[in-house]
Amino acid sequence: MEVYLDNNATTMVDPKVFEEMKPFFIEKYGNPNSLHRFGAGTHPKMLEALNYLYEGINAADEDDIVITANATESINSVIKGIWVDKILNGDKKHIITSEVEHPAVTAACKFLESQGVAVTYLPVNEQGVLEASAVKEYIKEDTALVSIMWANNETGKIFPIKEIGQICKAAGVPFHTDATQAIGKVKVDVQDTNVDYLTFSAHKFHGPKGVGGTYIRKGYTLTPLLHGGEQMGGLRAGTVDVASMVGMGLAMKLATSPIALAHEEGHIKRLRDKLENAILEIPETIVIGGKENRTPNTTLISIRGVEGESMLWDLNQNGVGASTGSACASEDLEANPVMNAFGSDSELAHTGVRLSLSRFNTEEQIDYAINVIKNAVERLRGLSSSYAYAPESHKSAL
Ligand SMILES: Cc1ncc(COP(=O)(O)O)c(CN[C@@H](CS)C(=O)O)c1O
Repeated sequence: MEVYLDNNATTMVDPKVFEEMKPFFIEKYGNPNSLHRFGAGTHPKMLEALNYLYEGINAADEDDIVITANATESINSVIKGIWVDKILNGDKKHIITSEVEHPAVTAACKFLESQGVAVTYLPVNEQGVLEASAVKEYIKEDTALVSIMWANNETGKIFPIKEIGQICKAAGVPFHTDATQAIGKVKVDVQDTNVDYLTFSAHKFHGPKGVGGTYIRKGYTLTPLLHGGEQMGGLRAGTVDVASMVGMGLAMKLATSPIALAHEEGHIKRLRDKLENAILEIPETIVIGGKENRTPNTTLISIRGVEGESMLWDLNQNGVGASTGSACASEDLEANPVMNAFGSDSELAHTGVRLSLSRFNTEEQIDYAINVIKNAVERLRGLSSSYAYAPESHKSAL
């Protein structure tokens, strides 16, 4: 049996989405910017997709949604656009973000630091969540942007976006949230949360890889990251990947409907809890950050005495796909930075296993995965020359 439990890394394209995309490769293949029928033939479905995207995050008609290649491009377009507009060509000097953002945010902020921008990386508490009050404490007259993720990709922890949005609005500071791990898992509403910029990737909610979006509230501008043609009203040059845009639109509609979100909170959460609680029956296992206030599909579990990479190999040999943390950090054997941010010691920061479910996982698959994981832990602990059962040490070290 094969069981895919790495949906926070990427998801399978929903077959309905795939069907929706097909005509735009060999039938409606015109360039949407061409005036002839071959180009104009793409417009109805592109407009429909755009409407689905607006509905999915409750964007107002007068707001903008720019189609990009992925969340990484969208995040860079916001952070570097603010840099150009508010810092290079304005009187601002400072950006606020958190210690547990995705590398797309952190690396873009590190680049700005190399250009002389002051960046505050707010710490998280032992539950891995940032206190909204910390944003208020660090906002200054010269703060150009606050960028805080909606949900963490490794722990699933949900951040206080509504409160942070209120603080930023009161201070007159633009607020960006990286909603890549929130869309399709929890309700994302830009009107209710005072978000000014929001970024996402279709392949996180059963759309195709290689397409994403940037939400820009009316009245907020961004100097484009990419210059060239007049696509997206000049906000993002380059011929639009029509098939992927159409796929992303339908994926957004399917993933954010009230029924879909209820299914996440009900069935998916129940399967995640079943998987998690079965693993926690194994001695010296801990949910990193605790169980509260998480996306319903994610668990990051530390299994003392079991190196994360060894665990992944064992799982993979038995048909189970998982990760030790974000896929983009999976190549290096560094300790998990998110676990480090929680203050876990270096030994434990190598023991995390991330399991992330989707609507395509079944109860039978979860039962199989539980069995495979329990057998892997027993085998790997038996092979370990350094592991000795010491239950008290595990709890205190996280
Ligand atoms: C919160 C968050 N923000 C941005 C990205 C980047 O998405 P792209 O489509 O790769 O550009 C991701 C993708 N995180 C994957 C791959 S590193 C993970 O395994 O956790 C994310 O989780």
